[in-house]
Amino acid sequence: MKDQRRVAFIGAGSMAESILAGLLLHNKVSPENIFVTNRQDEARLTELKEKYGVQVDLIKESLLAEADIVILAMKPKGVKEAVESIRPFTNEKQLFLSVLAGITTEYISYLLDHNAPIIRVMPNTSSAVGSSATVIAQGRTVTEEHMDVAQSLLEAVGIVRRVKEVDLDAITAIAGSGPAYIYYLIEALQKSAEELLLDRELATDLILQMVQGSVDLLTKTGEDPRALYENVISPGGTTEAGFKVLKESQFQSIVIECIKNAAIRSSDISKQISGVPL
Ligand SMILES: NC(=O)C1=CN([C@@H]2O[C@H](COP(=O)(O)OP(=O)(O)OC[C@H]3O[C@@H](n4cnc5c(N)ncnc54)[C@H](OP(=O)(O)O)[C@@H]3O)[C@@H](O)[C@H]2O)C=CC1
Ligand SMILES: O=C(O)[C@@H]1CCC=N1
Repeated sequence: MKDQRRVAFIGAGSMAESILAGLLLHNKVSPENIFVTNRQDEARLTELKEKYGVQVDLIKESLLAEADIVILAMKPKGVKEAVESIRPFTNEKQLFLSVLAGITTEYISYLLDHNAPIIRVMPNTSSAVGSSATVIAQGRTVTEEHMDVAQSLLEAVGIVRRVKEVDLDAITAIAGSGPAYIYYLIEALQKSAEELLLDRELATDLILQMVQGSVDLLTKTGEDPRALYENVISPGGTTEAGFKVLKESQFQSIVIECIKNAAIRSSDISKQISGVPL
């Protein structure tokens, strides 16, 4: 069902675009009920207006006056300046969603200086095609009804799970940053195909279907990844030869380190910017 609430995006970057594109693609919110602002980049606002028919304005007052739901989508380091610039035009009836990595709901409450409900959200860029793996975590004054509103809205851009805010650093590392690591792996597969002199287009078709098919098999069988990779490895065969290299270079330990480092960064952002770790 279409949501009649008016949604204001504070920040007009890649994450704001991914979410608004998903909301429009799934007909969840009408373009006339989506408002977008940023700090200064008018050309970017015009681009979004032309591409999606959404309402844009550099002036925060009128934009905020219209909004039922406010989505904070600037970089974490810009949160203080951004919230201070909108604070006079906000009120406790508005529902705030923050997609900012590492920024706690407590800190946003402190910046707003009132008790509006704030839900911390961690989506990913697959929102643009309705395939995000999104989590939502309840801030201090958030009710079940607010969570239902957020869940229903965000389900237009993918699956939504409710979590505790304390788990956000880890989830950000896996589900928020994760797509970048998967694309990096896919790029490595493309480079291998190139070195083996395969046609790039053919290789890309096969790689994407291989990745998609692997996910499908995991999902449809409910099997453990280990059982499925063991099915692929024939003794003395090709996969085993490839696996030897992955094991020798401790591929899994590297991935675990990568995710832990991203999670540490999320927690460091909390400490550096808000000085209030959760
Ligand atoms: N990219 C991703 O995959 C994901 C990102 N996130 C989170 O989403 C947030 C945005 O990331 P992303 O979209 O990649 O960043 P971008 O740099 O692409 O966009 C940031 C936007 O914020 C705007 N902005 C900066 N300062 C202000 C301000 N004071 N008032 C209003 N708007 C402002 C910028 O406008 P201007 O250009 O005019 O300065 C720009 O439009 C981050 O906090 C990130 O942690 C969460 C999940 C995934
Ligand atoms: O890199 C970042 O900080 C953001 C948060 C998750 C994905 N991108």
